[in-house]
Amino acid sequence: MTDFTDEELALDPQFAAQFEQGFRPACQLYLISPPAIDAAFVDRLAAALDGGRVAAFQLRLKGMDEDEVARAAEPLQKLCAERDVAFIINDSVALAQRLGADGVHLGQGDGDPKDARKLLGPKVQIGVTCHDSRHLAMEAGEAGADYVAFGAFYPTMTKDTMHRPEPSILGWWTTLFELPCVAIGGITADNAAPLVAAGADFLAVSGAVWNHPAGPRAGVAAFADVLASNPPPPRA
Ligand SMILES: Cc1ncc(COP(=O)(O)OP(=O)(O)O)c(N)n1
Ligand SMILES: Cc1ncsc1CCOP(=O)(O)O
Ligand SMILES: [Mg+2]
Repeated sequence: MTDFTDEELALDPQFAAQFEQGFRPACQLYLISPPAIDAAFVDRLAAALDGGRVAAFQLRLKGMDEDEVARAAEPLQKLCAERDVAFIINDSVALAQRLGADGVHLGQGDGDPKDARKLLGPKVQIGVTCHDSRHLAMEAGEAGADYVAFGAFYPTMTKDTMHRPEPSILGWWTTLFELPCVAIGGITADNAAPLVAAGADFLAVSGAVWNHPAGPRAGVAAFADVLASNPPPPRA
C-alpha cells in the first residue's frame, strides 16, 4: 500500500519509465471488517476474497478487549497471508505489534503516527484518518503515515460520522502528493465512480460487501467494473 521503492522501480525499467511519466496504479479495494463478527466470519472473508482482488483487510472490531480481538484475528490474519492481502489492525498500535500485522489504522484520537512508527518500524503500514481536512492530511504525511484516509464521502450505517468531504479533496491530494489516499464512508459499487475518477488510490468499504444481498463474494465482485473502467488521473 505504500509508494514504490527505488529498488522496485529499478527492477522493471519499463515500469520505472511509465512511473516517471505520471503512471498511477489503478485504484484498489481496501476491505474493512464488520464491527462485530462470529466464528464463521473467516468463511465470509474467504468468500469475499474469492470475489476479486482485495489489497488490504482491516480488522475493525468495536467494543471488544484486546485479547478477544487477538483471538479473533488469528485465522483471519492467516487467511490474509495465504491470499497476499495486507492485514491491518484498527485503533491499536500495541495490538498491531503483538500480532505482527502488516499495518495499523489510526484515527485522530488513536495515537501519534510518529510514536507508532518508532514502535512498529519502517515496514509496517501506518494509515491516518483525516476526515475532510487538508491540514490533517499534510500533518499525517509529515508524521510519516503511509496513507491518508478521507471520509465519510457518503452516508453510512457503519459509523456515526461528522465530516463529509467532496471528491475533489482526493484530486487536490493526488495532484500535490505521491502518498496514497484512501476514500471511505458509505461507498458502494454504484456511487464509487466519482471517487475513483477523482484519484482515490484505495476504496475502503465495509457495508457494501458484508451486506450485499448476494453475499460477500458478489459484494467484492461488484466493484471490479468500477475499478477497471475509471482510469486514475496521473500522479503528482
Ligand atoms: C481506512 C480507514 N479510514 C478511516 C477509518 C476511521 O478511523 P477512526 O476515525 O479512528 O474511526 P474508527 O474506525 O476507529 O471508528 C478507518 N477505520 N479506516
Ligand atoms: C470506519 C469509517 N470511518 C469513516 S466512515 C466508516 C465506515 C465505513 O464503512 P461503510 O463502507 O459501511 O460505510
Ligand atoms: Mg479509530
